[in-house]
Amino acid sequence: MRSLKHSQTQSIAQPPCCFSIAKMLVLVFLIAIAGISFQSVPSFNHRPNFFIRRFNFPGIRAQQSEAKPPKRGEEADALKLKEWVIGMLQNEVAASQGIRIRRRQPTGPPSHYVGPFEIGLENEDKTPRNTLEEIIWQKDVEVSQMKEKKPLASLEKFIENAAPTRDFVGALKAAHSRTGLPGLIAEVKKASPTRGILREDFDPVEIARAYQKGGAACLSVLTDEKFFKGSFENLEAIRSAGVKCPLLCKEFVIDAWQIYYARIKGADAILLIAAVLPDHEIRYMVEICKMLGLAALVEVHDEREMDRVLGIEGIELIGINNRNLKTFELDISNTKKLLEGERGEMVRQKDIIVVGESGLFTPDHVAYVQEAGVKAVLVGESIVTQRDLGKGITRLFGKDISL
Ligand SMILES: O=C(O)c1ccccc1NCC(=O)[C@H](O)[C@H](O)COP(=O)(O)O
Repeated sequence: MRSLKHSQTQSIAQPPCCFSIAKMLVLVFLIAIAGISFQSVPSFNHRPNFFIRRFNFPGIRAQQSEAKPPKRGEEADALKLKEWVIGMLQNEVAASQGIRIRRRQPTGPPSHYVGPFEIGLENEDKTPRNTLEEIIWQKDVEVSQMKEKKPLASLEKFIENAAPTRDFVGALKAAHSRTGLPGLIAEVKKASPTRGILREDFDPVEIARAYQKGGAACLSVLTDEKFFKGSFENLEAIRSAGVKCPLLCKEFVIDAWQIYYARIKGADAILLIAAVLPDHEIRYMVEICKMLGLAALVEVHDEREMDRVLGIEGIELIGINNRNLKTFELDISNTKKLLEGERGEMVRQKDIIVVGESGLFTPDHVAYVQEAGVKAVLVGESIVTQRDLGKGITRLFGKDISL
């Protein structure tokens, strides 16, 4: 019995063209027997090993099956198989773009009977590699539950009646011209996985009002509950309270459904993370944002993500995150590094607004990222932890920006 050892690390580094011939042949075989219909299967991203019993294929674990193929649940089995094949293809595409975050936690080994063959999936690496991957796996579970409760079709009537969105990019540009400083996106952030609770007396509406009064151009509202203690209720409450600043829904988007939901809950902009989403999904989601009147803040962490995003048409806002996704260390020189040379030139040519994100605590930090080329900053911890939020903003910029 031989098993196909499919190392995550190796395959992540390989482009799709490096699929071994054996794997490709098996994939073609599986696609044929599963009768793939790409449109009918939801997005699914995991990278299991696989085995086929009663089928001797080089590099694949093969075994004579004693049991008779069950008749019950064949459709469900076929669907799982289709999902897996699609997930594998999606992973290959994502891996070819350097994306290491797997979209979904690998699950148990479903088996599938096709005629005399028993085909099973076998997963090895079920532990998240880092906090972002853990967040994404959790999000995958949450989103599928929410989609079941509120299918996309049921959101459409709310979208038709939703109030118009406010101009997020325009507000940042206006603040920049008014103050000569980067426009502030102030984050309504109760907690984070790295720092725990940041503010005990957390009243999202009061915080939002204080930020607006203190001169924030826009607000960022964390909606993730498990890791950031945020919520869509916070977003909705801030919007309903008459706060004028345009609102960024700070979510971990893995499914277009979340964009529709954010729009209904009062968002004017939404975050798309390039470390999670391959190019085609960013393109698709940016189009959906445009259709819904939302701005898309596309976040990058390194040169590769920056190059990918600069290659996508129609992007108006790029966020450079100074937080290392693996170590969570903050290094504001990341913003400078990603805006040097040709990249900075492209940003200027395309008239993209760059937002410096994370780890900004002092006027020197703000001046440093402004010098690097940002026209906006996204700040959470350094202001949300201050007792007087307005003074916190003044301290961050070294002057009162509300005037
Ligand atoms: O804030 C975190 O610890 C964090 C951990 C894992 C993924 C994302 C995380 N933060 C999201 C953000 O982008 C920040 O909340 C935002 O940039 C503000 O950062 P800061 O000013 O450092 O609070």
